[in-house]
Amino acid sequence: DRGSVQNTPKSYDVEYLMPVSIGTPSQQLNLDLDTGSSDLWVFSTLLKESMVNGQTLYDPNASTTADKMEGYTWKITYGDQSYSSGDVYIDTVTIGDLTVSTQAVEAAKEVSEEFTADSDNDGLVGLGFGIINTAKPYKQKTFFEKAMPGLDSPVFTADLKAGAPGRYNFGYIDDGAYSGNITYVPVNSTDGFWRWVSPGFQVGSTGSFNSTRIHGIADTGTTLLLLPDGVCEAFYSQIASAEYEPSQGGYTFECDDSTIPDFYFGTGNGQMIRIPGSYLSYSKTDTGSSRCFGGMQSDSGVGFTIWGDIALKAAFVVFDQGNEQLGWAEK
Ligand SMILES: O=C(CCCl)NNC1=[NH+]CCN1
Repeated sequence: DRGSVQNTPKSYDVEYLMPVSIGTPSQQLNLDLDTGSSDLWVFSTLLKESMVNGQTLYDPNASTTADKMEGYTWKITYGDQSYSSGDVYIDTVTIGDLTVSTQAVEAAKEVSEEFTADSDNDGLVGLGFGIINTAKPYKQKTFFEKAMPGLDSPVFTADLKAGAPGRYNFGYIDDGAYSGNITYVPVNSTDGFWRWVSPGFQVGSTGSFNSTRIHGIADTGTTLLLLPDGVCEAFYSQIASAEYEPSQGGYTFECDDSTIPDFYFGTGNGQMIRIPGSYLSYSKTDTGSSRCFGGMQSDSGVGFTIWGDIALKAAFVVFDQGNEQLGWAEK
């Protein structure tokens, strides 16, 4: 079996949403596929009105296939301190023509203000490893873990694009979606993330390759590229107007600064992925400001390196859960 679904970026590529059908008759919600967490949770009719702001709500009572898991609850807090919590139902979930008939659907009873404010986002599909699912008394499998046994190949792929729709594929690799070869690197799933080691980085096409290993996670649910301080310093030292602005919470530079270099990260056996300098200017710091917030920021706040959407959209990425490895290709 296999599946394929389009993902659509929100403004500034802050997140990527995909249509998901839940229940019978099907209820379609727009969800954020998040490889940095492992709960599938949705805005629901169990929420207080004050926490809802335009989102589509899953109504388990309107689904003939919904079964409440009595006594089960869930509560999750993300790296950016946003959070949500609620009850657990079992229902049928379809993503891109791929159906899991008994998926744990976590219906929100409470969400933090970040989620309330994001009216386009109806919830998350966590595709990290099930070991960090937050359901109690027993943790639940992710959508991919439930689907995996029936798939042609135990992989899903992420093709995120800058300012344009891309695709998530399940169970197969679309050889037309990338160029050159896919370089595979081992994944350590002990802490539930897609954690891998980059052999190093290079700033600019003429820079030297810096063989300092970078341990981090591939996370579709994080917008920016969060790297060790030393790497950030090496990058921003090449941008004339760059400075670290604590008041803005990170590195900024003049938006019209033409010296923003490309950033290359190593994946293995000599391959590098090139992130165009244009991806590394994120957004104006304030309306009317001449300064822009950098797409690369320090990982010191979150405690480990996160290869977020800014890095992932420069590549075709294979999340190979069957072999616990990540595949990286240019495109
Ligand atoms: O929480 C994280 C970071 C994992 Cl260390 N990523 N996923 C996510 N989902 C919503 C905001 N961020």
